[in-house]
Amino acid sequence: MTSPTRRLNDGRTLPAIGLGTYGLRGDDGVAAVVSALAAGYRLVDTALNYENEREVGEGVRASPVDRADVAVTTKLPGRHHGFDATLRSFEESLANLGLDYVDLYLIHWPLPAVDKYVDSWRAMIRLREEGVVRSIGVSNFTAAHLKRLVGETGVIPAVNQIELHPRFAQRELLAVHEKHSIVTESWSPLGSGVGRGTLITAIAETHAVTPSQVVLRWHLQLGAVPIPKSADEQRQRENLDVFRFELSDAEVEAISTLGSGRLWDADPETHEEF
Ligand SMILES: NC(=O)C1=CN([C@@H]2O[C@H](COP(=O)(O)OP(=O)(O)OC[C@H]3O[C@@H](n4cnc5c(N)ncnc54)[C@H](OP(=O)(O)O)[C@@H]3O)[C@@H](O)[C@H]2O)C=CC1
Ligand SMILES: O=C(O)C(=O)[C@@H](O)[C@H](O)C(=O)CO
Repeated sequence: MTSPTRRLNDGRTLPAIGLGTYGLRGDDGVAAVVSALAAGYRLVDTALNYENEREVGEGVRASPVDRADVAVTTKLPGRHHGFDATLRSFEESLANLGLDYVDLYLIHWPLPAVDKYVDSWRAMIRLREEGVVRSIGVSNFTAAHLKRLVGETGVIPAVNQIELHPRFAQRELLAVHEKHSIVTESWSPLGSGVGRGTLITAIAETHAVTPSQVVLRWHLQLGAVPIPKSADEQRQRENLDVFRFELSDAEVEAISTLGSGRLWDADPETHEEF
């Protein structure tokens, strides 16, 4: 099956689930993108810093799926913040991908200490106006960073890609996203094996699905777009097969209150990404 879509605040749409690609490199990386598209994924997430844009672009071009039907996302790295540097970085990403446009371009981290994310955002608005980027968004932005972007440019990001998994449910930020019609994308959606805990295993047994499927279904019912990474064709298919069962409100709530915090302490206020 092909994944359903969510509506963005810029009038475009985004598939409801995507393939994360961090660590997918070389021929195996290309093959993983091709197998995901064959399975029905229509959203692929990369970044200049993953050093696999070439593999992602090659996978998209090698797949029999029409390029126009695939939402390719990439991200601006910290060392390229600033107006002109962002425009140059985008050219580099486009050349790596071997594509003539990108569907979604994100600022990877806000880097508040560098204080150039508003300049980068203005460059991204320019790229969208030029048509080489279809939708623009951010990643790892807090409510305060979002407020500043909108206050200074009047342009609301279509997406904020954030750490979101059962250990870190981010309720306050999700409420801010809802208020501004910003679609939440969830990174590390499987929460590093959190699905193997007792509660989620029990819920999985109730629905005759796997713990990973329960966790991904939880994201969907929160209104978020999870981007699970898998190099394995079978697990890619498993992760996409989450549209034929529904969690109860009580199950969603129980998973949301598991808690315990961030996976690797990457606080957007202080995280220094190069
Ligand atoms: N914006 C940002 O700052 C960040 C963005 N990201 C993005 O989010 C994506 C996803 O996050 P990531 O950190 O990769 O973590 P995920 O939550 O996607 O987990 C990936 C791990 O889970 C395994 N896995 C996948 N599916 C299953 C399954 N059904 N059952 C058991 N194990 C499974 C994978 O192994 P295997 O491959 O062997 O299946 C891999 O080890 C990244 O790839 C990247 O695109 C990630 C971190 C930060
Ligand atoms: O997006 C990812 O997968 C990351 O790990 C990023 O957080 C990024 O590559 C980074 O911050 C490295 O320090």
